[in-house]
Amino acid sequence: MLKKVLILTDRSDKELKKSILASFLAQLSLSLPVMILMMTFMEILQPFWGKEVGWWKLWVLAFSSIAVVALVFVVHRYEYGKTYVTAYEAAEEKRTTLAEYLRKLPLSYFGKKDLTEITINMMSDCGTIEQSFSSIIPAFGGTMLNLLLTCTLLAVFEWRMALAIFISVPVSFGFLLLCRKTHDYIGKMHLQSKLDASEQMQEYLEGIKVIKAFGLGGDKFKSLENAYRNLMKISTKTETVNGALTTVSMMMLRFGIPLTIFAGLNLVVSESLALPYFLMFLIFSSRIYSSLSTPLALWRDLLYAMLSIRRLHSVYEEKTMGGSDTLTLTHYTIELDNVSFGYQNKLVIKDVSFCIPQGKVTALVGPSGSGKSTISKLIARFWDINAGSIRIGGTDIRDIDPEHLFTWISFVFQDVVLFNDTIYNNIAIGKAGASKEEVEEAARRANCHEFVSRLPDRYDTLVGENGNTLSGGERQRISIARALLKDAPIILLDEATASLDPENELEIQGALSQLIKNKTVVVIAHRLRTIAGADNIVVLENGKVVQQGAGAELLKTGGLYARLFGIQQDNAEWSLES
Ligand SMILES: Nc1ncnc2c1ncn2[C@@H]1O[C@H](COP(=O)(O)OP(=O)(O)OP(=O)(O)O)[C@@H](O)[C@H]1O
Repeated sequence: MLKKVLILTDRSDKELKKSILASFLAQLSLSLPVMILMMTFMEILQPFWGKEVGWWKLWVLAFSSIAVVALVFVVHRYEYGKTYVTAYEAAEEKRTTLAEYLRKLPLSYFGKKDLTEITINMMSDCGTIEQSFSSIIPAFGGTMLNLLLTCTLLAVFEWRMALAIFISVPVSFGFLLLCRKTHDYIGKMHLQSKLDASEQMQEYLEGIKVIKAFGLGGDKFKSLENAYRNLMKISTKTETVNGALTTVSMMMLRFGIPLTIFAGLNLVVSESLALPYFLMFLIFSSRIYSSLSTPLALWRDLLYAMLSIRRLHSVYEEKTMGGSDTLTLTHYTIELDNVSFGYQNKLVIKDVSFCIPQGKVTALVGPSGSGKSTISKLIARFWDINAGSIRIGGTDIRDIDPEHLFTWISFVFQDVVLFNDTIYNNIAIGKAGASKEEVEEAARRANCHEFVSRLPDRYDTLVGENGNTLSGGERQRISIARALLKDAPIILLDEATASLDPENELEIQGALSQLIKNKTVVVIAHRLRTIAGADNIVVLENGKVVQQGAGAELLKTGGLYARLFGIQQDNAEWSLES
């Protein structure tokens, strides 16, 4: 049951049950001093039954109390270790399995959710799991088990008194169960407002350059302030509502006290219960009610934690991209057959068919927004297409696991992604287990070695977050070095030289020529002279192929390619005038 509700693995389920047991034992151990106290009390009251006080018994009880203190310490130490270790292990397990799952999701998922939400899922929701596994669930479960035991023992002794004490328990919990929808509603609102505030903060920090440049400090700060004010209001509301519901349920619970007194007095008067036992029941009932306050207060934390857990697991409703990770290919010709694809509901690639022969350079050209980058990403299976098929070496790429597919593809984008690591490690990503010589050789061929040698820590220089300590051209050259090192049979170049100055571009083009030798290449470049020598040029307009052929041929036949070429020739004459 726990496993299903909390969506646990077999291991976490087992560990959580052990934590609950540890908490149960810890609480049970706390009953021992009360029992010793009760026994002492009964012994002192012996003259009431006309018997003598057994002093030797009192001595035994006094020594037992020392042993009980030691036992309480040992059991609590065990409980502490068990619950916290389980909590941190469960959170670590959730975080890593989630990160792995996210890696296998299609990119469309990241289009629907923003990074802040995913980060919150990973950190905050997993943090809630930590907290619920360490403090909420074991304490709740342990207390409930303890109460069940106490109730059974009391019922065996005097069922009418046990009934009087415990009858208010299902009433107060029943009330909380009835209010579950209110708890969930307000809890969801609270989680959403926390998410909104975090998103506002993220946007504020990410856009700080634009905010400064355009003097948006006032407006943007106001939205941030509003998000935090809203969070404050909803937090207050959440506490007020939850506090009120818990208080009402506690009042219902405490209604058991007068009921116990009333039932007890009746039994004493009718001589069904001796007065000392009645007093003993009264002491027990006050202890039971104070320990029941804990699960009542924990109930709302438990419901809140369940909301977080459910939000975390909503990620798993998204299907990962399947495919074999053992397939081999005999050639690398890429065929697009009647391919259609849309982001959400907007169709951007419409019934496109063309072939990218192995060992040849195929260029994709067309106006901005015509779908060039989308096609290159579809070949790398960043998304699955809506209709048609894309085949590499005759195999539909939907039959190939995306990570396996990527072993045959090197992608060089205009927007380079570098990790906050050393230059060496950023290049070495290209090939697992690459030697130092191989990394440096790739850097030399990509024209990186010279600028890296000038850095104080050379290849050990940290590049900062997304390489922000490097220029655009330097970042691009590192990404080309990575691709050179990977030496994949298929190369996708999306505006790979766009951020380079003319001098660098010339050198990089030399390196790219080496990179693409005998490879199946798809190249996207706005500067048409860059792709003039391509074996085949596919011209796209509004998501459709409108022309294809060699550059010279397309210039002769006229049409969109010749028009774009003409515009670029005219633009070459353009200069900034005041
Ligand atoms: N992640 C996305 N979500 C929604 N729409 C997108 C996304 N990426 C691109 N688009 C839309 O798809 C269409 C094709 O975009 P794509 O980037 O493939 O064009 P492109 O020809 O490469 O453009 P450019 O030359 O400007 O880079 C555009 O209308 C664009 O707005």
